[in-house]
Amino acid sequence: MSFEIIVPATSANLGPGFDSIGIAVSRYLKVKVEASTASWQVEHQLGKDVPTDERNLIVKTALQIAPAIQPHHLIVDSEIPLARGLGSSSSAIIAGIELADHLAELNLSQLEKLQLATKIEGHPDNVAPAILGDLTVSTYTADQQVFSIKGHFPEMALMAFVPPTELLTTASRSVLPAKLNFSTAVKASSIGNTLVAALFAGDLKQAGQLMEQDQFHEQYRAHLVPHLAKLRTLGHQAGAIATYLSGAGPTTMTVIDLKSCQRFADLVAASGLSGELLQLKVERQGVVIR
Ligand SMILES: Nc1ncnc2c1ncn2[C@@H]1O[C@H](COP(=O)(O)OP(=O)(O)O)[C@@H](O)[C@H]1O
Ligand SMILES: N[C@@H](CCOP(=O)(O)O)C(=O)O
Repeated sequence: MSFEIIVPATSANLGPGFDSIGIAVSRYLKVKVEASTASWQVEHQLGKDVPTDERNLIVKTALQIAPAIQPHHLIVDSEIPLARGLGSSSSAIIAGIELADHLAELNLSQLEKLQLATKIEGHPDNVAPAILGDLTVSTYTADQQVFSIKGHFPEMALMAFVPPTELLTTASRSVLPAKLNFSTAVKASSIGNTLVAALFAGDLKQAGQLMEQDQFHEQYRAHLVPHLAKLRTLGHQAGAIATYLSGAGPTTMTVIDLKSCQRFADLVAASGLSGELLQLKVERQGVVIR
């Protein structure tokens, strides 16, 4: 019996929520699980660098969890651009966990899936909203336990500016400092804490101001994503509540009222920046199986 796994894209950090806050957004990875075969076959349009056999991240993840599952023919249809900061690897990992769960009849709970996914991805900010949907605030403790709380992100448009070039998360993490001094860490975490409080209180005005005051990562990545400062200025001109670096970049996310989207799009078009502007919304639901 064939089935389909549908996983949303995700946008992590929201500024100061580094490795912790994330939202699910309206782009999807769809994996159709067809007949069993002699060896794994993954049909996709993602380019020659993405394997079509058991080395594919979806299959590799599934085999890590359930090594004895029978190979199948998978048809992958992805709307999530690779290595752009919209959580493509997390979506592939979640698809792999669902694949293992169904083929091996593991009956994993959401918390067990989140635990496995975080261990594989290394941080929970993308995998949590990909599983739970909407807004999530999570942490991965030193003893490898995940805690995650789901909230409601306000009904705003999300304008993702996706540059044409890839930026691997590993490359974008390699420019981050190994340590922060105590007073910077205190300031940075107080900004993140207050952002979470503002989001859960539905105070968009304060949330927007705090989203633009990250002190954990954006300044260290600025040279990799020079368009961020420009898009933030254009966002202010269009009346956006905030623009932040989506995940590890290079995509930037502008949180804006629906009625101001066209003005923002016109400003971006006139700016000469090269990239695609996607109008997204928050996806309230996490991964689904059909
Ligand atoms: N659908 C997929 N199937 C297989 N591998 C994938 C898929 N999506 C992403 N990947 C792998 O994840 C890599 C991108 O991961 P990463 O650098 O973390 O960027 P992103 O911000 O998109 O998650 C791709 O280069 C590819 O190796
Ligand atoms: N917190 C991580 C998030 C990476 O997200 P991705 O969508 O770029 O994979 C980071 O900022 O490195």
